[in-house]
Amino acid sequence: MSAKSNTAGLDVRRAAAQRLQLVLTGAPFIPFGADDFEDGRERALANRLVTTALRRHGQINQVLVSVLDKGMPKRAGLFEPAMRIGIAQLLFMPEQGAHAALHLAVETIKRDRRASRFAKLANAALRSVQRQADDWPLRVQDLVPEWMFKRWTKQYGETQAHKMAELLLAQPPLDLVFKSGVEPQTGANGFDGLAALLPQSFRLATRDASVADLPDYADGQWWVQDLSSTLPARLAGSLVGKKVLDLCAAPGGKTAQLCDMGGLVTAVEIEPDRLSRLKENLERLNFHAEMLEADATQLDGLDEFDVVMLDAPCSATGTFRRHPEVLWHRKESDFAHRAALQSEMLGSAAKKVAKGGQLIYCTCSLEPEEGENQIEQFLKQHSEFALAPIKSDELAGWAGPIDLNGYVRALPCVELPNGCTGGTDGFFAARLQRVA
Ligand SMILES: C[S@@+](CC[C@H](N)C(=O)[O-])C[C@H]1O[C@@H](n2cnc3c(N)ncnc32)[C@H](O)[C@@H]1O
Repeated sequence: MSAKSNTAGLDVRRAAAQRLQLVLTGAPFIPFGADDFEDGRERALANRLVTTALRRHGQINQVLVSVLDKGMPKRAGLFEPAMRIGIAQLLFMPEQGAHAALHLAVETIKRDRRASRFAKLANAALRSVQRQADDWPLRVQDLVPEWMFKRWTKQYGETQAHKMAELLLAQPPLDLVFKSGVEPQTGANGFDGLAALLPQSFRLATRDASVADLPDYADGQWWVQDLSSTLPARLAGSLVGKKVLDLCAAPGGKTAQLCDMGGLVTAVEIEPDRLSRLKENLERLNFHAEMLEADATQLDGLDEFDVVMLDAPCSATGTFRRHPEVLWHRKESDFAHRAALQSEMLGSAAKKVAKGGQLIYCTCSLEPEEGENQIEQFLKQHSEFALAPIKSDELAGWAGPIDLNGYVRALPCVELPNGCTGGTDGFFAARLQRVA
């Protein structure tokens, strides 16, 4: 970090407050890397401070309301993020020590030009939090915005809504997909604590090492992909020798699966930077696909395909375990807007499916507007397509994420194969067949 301060731990708190500030203004959280902190322990602490503040964002809101009588001061620079980091430590990271948490939060505020005039207020408010540290009524439903918790309850029932919110309390595990025919190495130089989820999908018990330091990374034997995100490609069946169109492809988890399954893949992505990442990822894995920088709503020049996969851009509310900020960045009115684009993309994708071929539509969203409603509307307008319901034997007998209509509706709290814990991303997928 630039301009090191001489107070132990202050640089880490200031950097964490600055990063959290960006997230509070609408940016996604980008974890600190080696460029930010050379020291691995400092880096890990800075990331933990921000992620704890984000996971507990809703509960911290309640605490802030209670200790700031006049509300959050306006135009106060790092005041709000430093307070959030301070409260996160006082209530949820007690091992950091209450005195240090309080002192470093107030110091961060004192050293920020806009925030400094509120240092006394911060001190008094944080002391109040500390005094009542064991008495805050921390409710699980407060982890999620009220409107969203109501939505989850309406859609999936209160028990499921609670279970989903609870997943915010822990760091999500890391899932890996191994190339077909590759057995993960365990033992001295291999993986430690790898649990089997579904064929080729495994869950790492701990994620202390960075991804690139895990065994066989450079050899391209596996890639990172959350379990539920692997489900859509599994629905395509055998792809050997088949032409596959992968729309909205970067960073390429599904592209990798489709290549691994033997498909002749054309991958389409609109964002040049993301397309470059897709290329790098496939190169590391030694997979080959034709890659096009193009808009999935403008596919006129392309032929028809046996399988078209549309992993449409969406609200990503299903990824809240890994990206808690999505819960706070979304508004209920966002869903209709995104649904209109998804519907346009579905129409465009449908034109590229050969007769008898499959269209697989998926989103990492928990919202019916981006899932079930989308498919119902599509089928009303496209009599040349029929729903091809998904069966549990296609997912190695795992029935948990399949609903009564034959859609994949994976809830983050779904019971996982082999008793694994840690949840999964929320995902929706439907398989449609072109029948005329
Ligand atoms: C949900 S992500 C896809 C994840 C990817 N399929 C995977 O498995 O790794 C959605 C992607 O769609 C891309 N995208 C958004 N609008 C697009 C469009 N009109 N045409 C093509 N790609 C688009 C985004 O840049 C983003 O990379």
